[in-house]
Amino acid sequence: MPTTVPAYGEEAAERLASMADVTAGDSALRRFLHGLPGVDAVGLQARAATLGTRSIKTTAKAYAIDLAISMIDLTTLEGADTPGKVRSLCAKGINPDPTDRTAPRVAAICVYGDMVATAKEALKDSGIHVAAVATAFPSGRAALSVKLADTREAVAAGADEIDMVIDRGAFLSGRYLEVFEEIRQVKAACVREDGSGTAAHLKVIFETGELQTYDNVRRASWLAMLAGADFIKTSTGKVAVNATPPVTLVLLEAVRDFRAAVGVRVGVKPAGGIRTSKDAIKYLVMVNETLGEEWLSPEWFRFGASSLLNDLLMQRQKLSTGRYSGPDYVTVD
Ligand SMILES: O=C[C@H](O)COP(=O)(O)O
Repeated sequence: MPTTVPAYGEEAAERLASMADVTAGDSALRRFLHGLPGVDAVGLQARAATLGTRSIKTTAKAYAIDLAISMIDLTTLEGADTPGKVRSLCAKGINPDPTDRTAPRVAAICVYGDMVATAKEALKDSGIHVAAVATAFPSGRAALSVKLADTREAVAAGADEIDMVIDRGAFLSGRYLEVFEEIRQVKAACVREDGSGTAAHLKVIFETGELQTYDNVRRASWLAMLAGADFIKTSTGKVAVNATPPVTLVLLEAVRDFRAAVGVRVGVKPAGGIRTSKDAIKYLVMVNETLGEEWLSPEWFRFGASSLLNDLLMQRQKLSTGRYSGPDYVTVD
């Protein structure tokens, strides 16, 4: 794993030595973000494709399947969500395979803010986190005061993690400082007001399918990390193009370079459209090759997914019994 990148050299690394300088004003931030090296799209896609063809041994496959389960943010983000549906999802997250108690638990249950209390109560002391989407998810179109209130309410209800969306309109118009400040303020709103001094972890969603270029995805990654994101996340799952291997690779490389330049470690969450064990394993290979084993844990890598768990459970059972179960083995969400 490379440890001494960034490829953009001494000059950018020096600028990063003082984060305050980089983010002191609109023009400084723009200069920095536009000074990042451009993404070679052909090379990126080739790297992502090559990593996707790596085969892994059966023993490694069993390990990878369990690791992937433990990294899932099991998600329901529908207008029709009910407390009952959220409770069943929590029960599934705690005990994914009722016929096999060795199946690991998921990392988090991801819901809209109004479902946080229900999820919190259902998960009790299972150790599974509650992640709430916030800041006018999925569009991100609301006044900042509304976004901050949305965040504070979810945190007060017990959310362990906040998944915020950036204002893509502001970003695409080049209003980077505005996006930066918004992330900073949402991060401040993640601090619990119970005197504990703790804060919900902040994941920043870019909606990469709307960002038009890989260069923009790289800029958004740096912008969010400079503003204090604990995780950077590809997508909401609500637009036509969600997580893809190349776009996730841009995030992973930005995290690698940010760590090398600034010394701060950030997690990555591809989300939306990841449905098969095969795809999940490709992502894990990519994480291992780009960031190394250190990132192969739910603390640093998550899958945002509503149906991936079912396929992982089917493949897990196939590996241990040699056959697939009937269609009623997994619950249909
Ligand atoms: O963050 C998670 C996504 O909303 C889930 O998307 P999915 O239903 O395509 O798995």
